[in-house]
Amino acid sequence: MQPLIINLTGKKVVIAGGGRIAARKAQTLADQRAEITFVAPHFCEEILELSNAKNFSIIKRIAHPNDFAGAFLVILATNVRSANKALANQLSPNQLVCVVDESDEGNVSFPATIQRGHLQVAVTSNGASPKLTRKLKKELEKQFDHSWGAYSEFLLRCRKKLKELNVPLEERNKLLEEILDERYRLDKYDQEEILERLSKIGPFKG
Ligand SMILES: C[C@@]1(CC(=O)O)C2=NC(=C\c3[nH]c(c(CCC(=O)O)c3CC(=O)O)Cc3[nH]c(c(CC(=O)O)c3CCC(=O)O)/C=C3\N/C(=C\2)[C@@H](CCC(=O)O)[C@]3(C)CC(=O)O)/[C@H]1CCC(=O)O
Ligand SMILES: NC(=O)c1ccc[n+]([C@@H]2O[C@H](COP(=O)([O-])OP(=O)(O)OC[C@H]3O[C@@H](n4cnc5c(N)ncnc54)[C@H](O)[C@@H]3O)[C@@H](O)[C@H]2O)c1
Repeated sequence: MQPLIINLTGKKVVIAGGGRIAARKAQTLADQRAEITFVAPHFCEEILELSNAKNFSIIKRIAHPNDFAGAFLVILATNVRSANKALANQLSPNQLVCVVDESDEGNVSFPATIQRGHLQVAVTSNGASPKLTRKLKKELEKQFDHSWGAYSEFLLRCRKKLKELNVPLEERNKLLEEILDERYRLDKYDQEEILERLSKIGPFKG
């Protein structure tokens, strides 16, 4: 399995199912600003609220293969094993498909993730033990406290500035290496000192 980081902004996502698991996946995708359609005979309160707030579409009946035409990502989250299986079989081989009760029938699955600014850490056991994944996520939440958010912002600013100034590669790499020292994460005055140093460098030609 190959992890990929994927931008779902504005992408069409169709979810079969309207229960707890559909709601959890939708919540993750809503944060990514995907455009979601739900198809199910019954929807839980969380999905109704989310759809209301985000203007998502709701189709109140069992899912048909045609419902997924043109979807970039399909999530099969009904509680009927045979329905998920039959729908998965009829999708295009070029669609991204998550089958929540049998991941081998699809081609993507959701990792547990923590986000600290630009830094994102994702964990998966590829279906071997979602409980282990959750446990590791909790440990990572403690390991990566919120200082990493501002730090990732600082790292991006430095990298952008060095690119803008066209600083020669060797020098650029030296500085990018230097700011990986813990003190730049822990001390904002040390960060400011570096940014000040960068503001004094003139653009390099060539
Ligand atoms: C990480 C997370 C992300 C998310 O869902 O967004 C996620 N599962 C989470 C929680 C969770 N999952 C389960 C429980 C109940 C307790 C238990 O049994 O352990 C809980 C806890 C809860 O629900 O609270 C049971 C479960 N999960 C799957 C099956 C079906 C099967 O066995 O294949 C069954 C058995 C169903 C049954 O028969 O009852 C399948 C999948 N679940 C995945 C992801 C993918 C592989 C992840 C991996 O292995 O790393 C995969 C393959 C497909 C997918 O869904 O993408 C999220 C943590 C969110 C967080 O804490 O941030
Ligand atoms: N991937 C995971 O993380 C994970 C975790 C726990 C459970 N599960 C599995 O996910 C599945 C869904 O769990 P849940 O808790 O959301 O169930 P749920 O009972 O809360 O919801 C099931 C939904 O499926 C809908 N549905 C049933 N048949 C349908 C059809 N033919 N077309 C469209 N919609 C249909 C129902 O109306 C309902 O909205 C279960 O099979 C469960 O074992 C997955």
